[in-house]
Amino acid sequence: MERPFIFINSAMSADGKISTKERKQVRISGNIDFKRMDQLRAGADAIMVGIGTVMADDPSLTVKSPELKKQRLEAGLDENPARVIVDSKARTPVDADIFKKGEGKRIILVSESAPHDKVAELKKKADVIITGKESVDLPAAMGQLRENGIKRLMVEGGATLNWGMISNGLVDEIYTFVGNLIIGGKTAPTFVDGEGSTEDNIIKMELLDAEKIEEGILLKWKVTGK
Ligand SMILES: NC(=O)c1ccc[n+]([C@@H]2O[C@H](COP(=O)([O-])OP(=O)(O)OC[C@H]3O[C@@H](n4cnc5c(N)ncnc54)[C@H](O)[C@@H]3O)[C@@H](O)[C@H]2O)c1
Ligand SMILES: Nc1nc(=O)c(N)c(NC[C@H](O)[C@H](O)[C@H](O)COP(=O)(O)O)[nH]1
Repeated sequence: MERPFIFINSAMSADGKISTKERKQVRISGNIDFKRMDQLRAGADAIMVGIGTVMADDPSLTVKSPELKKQRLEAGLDENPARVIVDSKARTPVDADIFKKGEGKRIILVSESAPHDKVAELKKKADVIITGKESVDLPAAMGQLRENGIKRLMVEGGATLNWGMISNGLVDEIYTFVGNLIIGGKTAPTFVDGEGSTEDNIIKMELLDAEKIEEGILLKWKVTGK
């Protein structure tokens, strides 16, 4: 099945963490990198995060720049890309910022194990796509997003979803901003958590670019596979 072009954009500490051991958000990007993220969002058809990120950060995933929103409206688009949550058990809070802030489509990906009453609640605020038995069937879900007209999908994490997407061969490019800080902590989320590879299925990449931005470095990778 056809799928969108999919890239991950994330920020991590110099020791590879994306938040603290309490899963508290850390401002890793500087202003210039946040502006770059905003431009990537504005150029995407959809932005996707896992439910763990929604529960930890309550992100709005909206485009911030008025100029970029204006350009989207002038191109006949919603001011914000579609916002997609990967949420097997339909745990997304109905008062989440993703529903409260900004215009645009919301899509919740749930699995067949999601409680029917929760799904019915979310259907009042979003389009709900049901795939997979216990957890969302990511390849099938990506095919359905493509059928919904999403050609360019930006994934913003978190750690577990990044593993789910990469290990299913669903990621074309990865942009990581490596910030000038150390978070540490054995249990702090890293850029990619999940089950992890064994020595014979390590995911290989090609370096596309490395650019110093303020006190950090932006690395751009093309995922070439196992
Ligand atoms: N620094 C950054 O750029 C950045 C970006 C996003 C999130 N974060 C941080 O990451 C943390 C959240 O990461 P996380 O790993 O806890 O949660 P996550 O956001 O990766 O969500 C994972 C959840 O998605 C759901 N899911 C459903 N189907 C799935 C599948 N097939 N594969 C994988 N997941 C599936 C599951 O419920 C799973 O627990 C937070 O602390 C947040 O602050 C940091
Ligand atoms: N690129 C990036 N740099 C960071 O320093 C950081 N902490 C995040 N974190 C991931 C996630 O993108 C944030 O939780 C949202 O960016 C919250 O902001 P919004 O309400 O979505 O604008 N992302």
